Amino acid sequence: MIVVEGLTKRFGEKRAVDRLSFTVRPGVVTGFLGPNGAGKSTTMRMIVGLDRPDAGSVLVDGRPYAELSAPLRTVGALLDAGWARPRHSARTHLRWVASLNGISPGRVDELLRLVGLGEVAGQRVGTLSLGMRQRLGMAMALLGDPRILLFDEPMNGLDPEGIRWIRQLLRQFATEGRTVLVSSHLLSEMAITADEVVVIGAGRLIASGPTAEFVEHAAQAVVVVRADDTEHLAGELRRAGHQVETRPDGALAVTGTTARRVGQIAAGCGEVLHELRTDHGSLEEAFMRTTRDAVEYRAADVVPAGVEER
Ligand SMILES: Nc1ncnc2c1ncn2[C@@H]1O[C@H](COP(=O)(O)OP(=O)(O)OP(=O)(O)O)[C@@H](O)[C@H]1O
Repeated sequence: MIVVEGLTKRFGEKRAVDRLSFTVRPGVVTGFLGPNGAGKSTTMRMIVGLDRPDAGSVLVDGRPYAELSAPLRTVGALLDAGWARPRHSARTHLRWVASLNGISPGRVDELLRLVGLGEVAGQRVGTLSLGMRQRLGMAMALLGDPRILLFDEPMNGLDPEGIRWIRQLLRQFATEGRTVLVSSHLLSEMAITADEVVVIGAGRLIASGPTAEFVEHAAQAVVVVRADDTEHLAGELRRAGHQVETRPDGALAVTGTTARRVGQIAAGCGEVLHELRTDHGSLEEAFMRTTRDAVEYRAADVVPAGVEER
C-alpha cells in the first residue's frame, strides 16, 4: 500500500506537486495519469525518496521510504531508462546492484531471462535499444522481489509484443497481491490494464478510483443510431430538443439522452433503425475532459498546409 498525503514539491516558484493525496491499494493495477508536466514523475521520485517533499508525506507499507530496513526488497521502481552505466553489460550492472543489496547472482540470471534479455546480457548497456533498456530497468525494479512496484512510462520504446508483455506482467504482479503504480500516456493501453486510476493535473488530484467509474462519470455517453432516412430522424431528434451530430460514417451521435428515448422517437416518426447502441465513452475522452484546464504544454491546433489562419 502507498499512502500519499498532502504531498507538495516546489521547484523555485513552481508547484510541481500541490497538496496531493491518494492511496494505491495492493492487488490491483493503478494507472497514474496526467498531461505532460502534471507532476507524475516528481511524485514517484518522492515515493522512493529521490526528491524531498516541501510538505506532506508518503508512506510505503506504513513507513517513510527512508526508514525501510531493506528498501529494494520493499519497493522496486523503474523511473527512467537513462540511469545504467553505459560501459557495463546488462548482466554486470545487475550483478553489481544485486551484490550491494545482498541479492544472489542467480536471481540476476533468472530476471534476465524473465525480461527477455538473456541473449544480450553480455552486451554493453550503452548499445542496447530503448526498449531493451526499459526491460533492463524492469529487471532492476524486480531484483529484490518487492511487494510494491512503481513504473514510470514502462511501455516507452517497446514494440507491440513488448507492450503486451508488460500488460501481462503488471496483471500478474497485481494477482500476486502486489501494489502496482504505473504511469503512462497510452490511454487505450491503460484502459485495459489499469483497474484503478489516479488522475492529476498541474500537480493536483483530479480523480482517483476504479477506472470504470472514472470513465462513467467523466466521459459523456453517446447514443449511436442509424436509420433508413437518417436526415429525417436527425430532424425529429432535434425537434425533441436533443443534440445530434452526423458522424463521418453516416451514423447519428445523440448526446444527453438514452437509447430507449431515441428508439421511441424513431418509432413515433416511422423510421426503421439499423443500429441503436449506447457508446459509454473512453478513458481517453474522460481524461481529456477532466484535464482540459490543467494542460501545461498544449500543441497548437493543426492547420493543414497551404491554409492560412484567419
Ligand atoms: N528538477 C527539476 N527542476 C525544475 N523543475 C522541474 C524539475 N523536475 C520537474 N520539474 C517541473 O515540475 C513539473 C512536473 O514535472 P514532472 O516531470 O513530474 O511531470 P510528469 O507528469 O512526469 O510529466 P511527463 O508526462 O511529461 O513526464 C514540470 O513543470 C517540470 O518542468
